[in-house]
Amino acid sequence: MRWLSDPVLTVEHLTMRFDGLTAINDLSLNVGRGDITAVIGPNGAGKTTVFNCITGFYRPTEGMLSLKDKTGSTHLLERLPGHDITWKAKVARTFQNIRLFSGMTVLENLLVAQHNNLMISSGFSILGLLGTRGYRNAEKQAIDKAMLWLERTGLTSWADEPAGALAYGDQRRLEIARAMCTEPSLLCLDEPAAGLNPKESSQLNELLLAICNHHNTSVLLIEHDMSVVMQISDHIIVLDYGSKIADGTPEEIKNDPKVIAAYLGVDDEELEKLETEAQI
Ligand SMILES: Nc1ncnc2c1ncn2[C@@H]1O[C@H](COP(=O)(O)OP(=O)(O)OP(=O)(O)O)[C@@H](O)[C@H]1O
Repeated sequence: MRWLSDPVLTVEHLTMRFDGLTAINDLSLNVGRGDITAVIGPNGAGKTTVFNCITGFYRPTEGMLSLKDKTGSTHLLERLPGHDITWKAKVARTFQNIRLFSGMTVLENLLVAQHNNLMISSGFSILGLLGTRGYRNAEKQAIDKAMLWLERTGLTSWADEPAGALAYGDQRRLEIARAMCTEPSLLCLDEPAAGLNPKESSQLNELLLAICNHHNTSVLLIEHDMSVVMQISDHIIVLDYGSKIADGTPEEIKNDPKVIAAYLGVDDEELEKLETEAQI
């Protein structure tokens, strides 16, 4: 259980309030290094809000989120501006709705993701951009990395096509390739399997397993597709009404009466019955 012995992300007592509404209530969780961790729960449970707090889109009302990166440095995410969460803490994300630069080519989308590294190599100067060796090397490295991720995602033949011309499932994989070009410690994916057909869904599973096993990146995903969640997750966290109601391996979660009750929307009496049945 790497989420206990070697967490890449530790969330402690996270609370997020919007005016009168408490979307997340005193939530604590760990994400294991090298694990695929799924956050599941009924609609409105607070999953996206947790992602938004981790990735700097929301500033939490209370709580601490610490990320230990690949070099062993710890970053307190709730104190960092959003761009430092990406560039210093190395947290990357994708969104529920695809957000690519649809008019740019597939390759350009992957190069834009590495813009910061290229600017650093240019010394932030026109002369640097025009041709120092350092900049040319950085540019070559950026193209090599982009080509590597095009290959890993099966998109090499689409490199020069506009991103907007790709089929939906290919655009989803391109988003992941783009995020991976930033070499994240933690990759947060918001419903990556939404709208995919079974073949695309199984390609996605393979891609996510390869990312964890070969690229030193931990994956945190929100997903409604239980076939994806149960097949590839090492660890599942279940939210309901902004609180954690269960946390464990897929096997543990599958048989947890509180989880079944949250999904079925049963009342307390029915929950007691489910708990008794689970103990038999
Ligand atoms: N910016 C916001 N302002 C006000 N309320 C918000 C905001 N963002 C989220 N909420 C509320 O917080 C609660 C949790 O929403 P959230 O989107 O995190 O749930 P979710 O589990 O991701 O749901 P879904 O599975 O439907 O995407 C909801 O009641 C939602 O209306």
